[in-house]
Amino acid sequence: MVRADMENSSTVRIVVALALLHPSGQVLMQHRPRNKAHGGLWEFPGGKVEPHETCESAIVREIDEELGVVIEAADLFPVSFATEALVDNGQSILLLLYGTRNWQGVAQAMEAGSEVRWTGPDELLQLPMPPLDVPLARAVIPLLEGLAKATTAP
Ligand SMILES: Nc1nc2c([nH]c(=O)n2[C@@H]2O[C@H](COP(=O)(O)OP(=O)(O)OP(=O)(O)O)[C@@H](O)[C@H]2O)c(=O)[nH]1
Repeated sequence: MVRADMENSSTVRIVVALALLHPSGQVLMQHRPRNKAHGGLWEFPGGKVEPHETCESAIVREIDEELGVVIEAADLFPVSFATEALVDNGQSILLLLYGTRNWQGVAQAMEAGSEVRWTGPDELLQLPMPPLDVPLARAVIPLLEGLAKATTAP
């Protein structure tokens, strides 16, 4: 039986992540440092929304910190979301994936032990990634295919 106090103790941790979409039809993926949760896996750059932040201001901050590039909140659009229950502590993660086609600067891995790579639609699902990211990656593939088609169209 689920007790009311247990139900009330559950919390949802919001994580925001970004599909940075290159006009050639590639998305930037980030390799997580091995000493962190999901270390060694590929994921969309981003992180936790801190208290008093909006989701949009959190993703703008995280992308500056992690990739050294500037994005505008007004350019962001929703791509998909995924949820995961963390059974050990009663918490769950709500991962919101945004997309943008616009940024300023050259994206690079700013964190020690991290790396980034531009990835096309054929390679994306080959990368080892956290379980939450698999449905999100599937939602990104048609966007990449659409961009690649637009680039090669006469
Ligand atoms: N950024 C990001 N986190 C993800 C993805 N998929 C996924 O399961 N997560 C998980 O969501 C959580 C986000 O935490 P984080 O460590 O990136 O956040 P942060 O940068 O704000 O935290 P920090 O201060 O510990 O570095 C991690 O447990 C991470 O493994 C994803 O695509 N992007």
